[in-house]
Amino acid sequence: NKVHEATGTGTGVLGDQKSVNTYYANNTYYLYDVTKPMSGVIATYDNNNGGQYSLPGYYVTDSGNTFYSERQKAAVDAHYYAGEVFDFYYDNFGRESYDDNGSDIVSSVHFGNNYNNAAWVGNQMIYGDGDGSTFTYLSGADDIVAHELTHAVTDTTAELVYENQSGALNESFSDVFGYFVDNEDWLMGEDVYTPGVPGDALRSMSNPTQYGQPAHMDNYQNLPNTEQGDWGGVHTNSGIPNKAAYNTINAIGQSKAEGIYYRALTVYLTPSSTFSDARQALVQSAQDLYGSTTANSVASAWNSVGVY
Ligand SMILES: O=C(NO)[C@]12CC[C@H](CC1)C2
Ligand SMILES: [Zn+2]
Repeated sequence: NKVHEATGTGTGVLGDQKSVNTYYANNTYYLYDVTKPMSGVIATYDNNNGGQYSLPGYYVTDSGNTFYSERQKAAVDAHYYAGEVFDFYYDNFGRESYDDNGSDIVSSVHFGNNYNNAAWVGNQMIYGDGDGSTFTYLSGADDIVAHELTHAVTDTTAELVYENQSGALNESFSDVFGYFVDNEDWLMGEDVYTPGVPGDALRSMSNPTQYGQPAHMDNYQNLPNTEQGDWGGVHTNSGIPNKAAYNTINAIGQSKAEGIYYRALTVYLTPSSTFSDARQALVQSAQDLYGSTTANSVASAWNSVGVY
């Protein structure tokens, strides 16, 4: 692969310039990264505004190794931020890709039409373009990319069932690792959310109620476990564990918090874990790694949101 490795340059969704790891073959360059310490690759595709049946789509290529076009922006960021999230998990925990088995990290941008969403679909990530009002290209936010790739980590570790409390934990762990990767604020999705409205976000971990999420167990929303009910409100009730995470990180610092969240996710949590189980898993992880003072801080962080 060495002979094929190249470094290209591209423009991201927000108009920022960045280097991208590319692959040279047949007189063209691909958004295809073979540089990471894993057996797999990071490959980014253009789904050509198709749906799930046309995945992954087409390789993103450029004959000059310069990815400056409007259509290439979403791919540049999906590719670059996927590499950033790989690095986060590898450098901090020695995890080789989302499954710790070196699987390819595949992303498809331009999924669907004006699709205001992004997802991990079991074997790859997909990113919509947004409708230009609610969202712009969703891969333009590194916290969203980290959020989606963390769904893949969760699916290969705790396998938290995507409904009710375990589903809200699934969502929260994705937001928490999104914070760890993009820790400049406590907001989620702000870089691509309502491009015409400055300063707002999809969610806030420090103040969940600002965007309609509960921040305490007293306000847990018992929504129906249906698609319309967002599977028991997984994107609503995640505000409670998100607030506990905000409390925890402020109490013990980001570095220790990274250690306990990763240990809880990979060692203690199970598919049906509840909020109380998560509190116990994080307290135990804190005890294991850093001792009782840290463990007590974590317990208090969860007590403050009404979870014991
Ligand atoms: O939380 C989510 N998915 O589970 C997202 C985050 C950005 C897109 C909109 C909502 C996907
Ligand atoms: Zn999610």
